[in-house]
Amino acid sequence: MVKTATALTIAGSDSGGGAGIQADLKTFQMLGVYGASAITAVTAQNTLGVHGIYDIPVEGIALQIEAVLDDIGADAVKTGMLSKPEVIELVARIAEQRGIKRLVVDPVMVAKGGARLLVPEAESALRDKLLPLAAVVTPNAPEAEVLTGRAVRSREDQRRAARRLVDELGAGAAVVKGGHLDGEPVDVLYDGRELVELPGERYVTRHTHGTGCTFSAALTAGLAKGQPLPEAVASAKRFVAAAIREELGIGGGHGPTNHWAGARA
Ligand SMILES: Nc1ncnc2c1ncn2[C@@H]1O[C@H](COP(=O)(O)OP(=O)(O)O)[C@@H](O)[C@H]1O
Ligand SMILES: Cc1ncc(COP(=O)(O)OP(=O)(O)O)c(N)n1
Repeated sequence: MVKTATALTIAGSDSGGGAGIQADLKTFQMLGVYGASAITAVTAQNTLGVHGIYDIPVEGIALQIEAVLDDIGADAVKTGMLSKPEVIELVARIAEQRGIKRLVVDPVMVAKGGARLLVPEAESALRDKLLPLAAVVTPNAPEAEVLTGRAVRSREDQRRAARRLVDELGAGAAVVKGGHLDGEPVDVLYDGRELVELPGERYVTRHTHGTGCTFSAALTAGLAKGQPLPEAVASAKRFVAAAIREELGIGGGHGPTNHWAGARA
């Protein structure tokens, strides 16, 4: 029997299916990785925005994570929407106790429509408790600004933020994504030794809901399959680019990306 790679996502549910747990599981599946999940919050969400957020009790989140790890295991783990400090502390505690090495932290803070998915009081917990345990952290430009306390408006700012996230804040590696900056969406990877820039073409589309979740899930899938970090990051970039390029046209607002197209890339 061939061993199937497994991945666990600890994140929020998006009823619209474009971001959060749903985007993560679709991406894992498309990349041949068995996906399991621990839901931190249920959002009532569609392509037009977030209409409600219902947090899962911390004990319920802990039980989900333990249930998955005790039986199925996880070759890699990723985090998405963690909502509040207690959830971040829980995930950090379990990651430490279990010695989780391939931990991808997508520091989700705000949804495209502006809804907060992480309370501001949780930002320091994310930076101080979870970041040092991350094999790789994947902020967009505004998230990198919050975590580093410095403006991220240019390629040079992306490079500086990536270095700070690793050298000063303790992440194993960082990918500072360029989707929110003007021009080509270049992502900057720093692994503590070298800076690598991943170029990309910008597609003009409103269907970009869940791009960050999809990118970090593809990266997690690559690590779960044993790919070295630079290769997993490059594959994730190809996956999300294709998923944005071949839009599905679903919903009246920011529609989901196309995970089938991602897999074909
Ligand atoms: N319009 C676009 N065209 C092509 N790639 C994009 C576009 N927008 C974002 N990306 C890519 O999608 C991924 C997610 O980026 P970003 O939008 O910065 O993150 P987030 O979804 O977390 O806000 C990155 O690899 C980024 O370069
Ligand atoms: C439940 C949930 N989790 C995360 C997000 C944000 O996802 P992201 O990939 O950053 O995409 P956008 O919100 O920017 O489209 C979410 N919306 N919901």
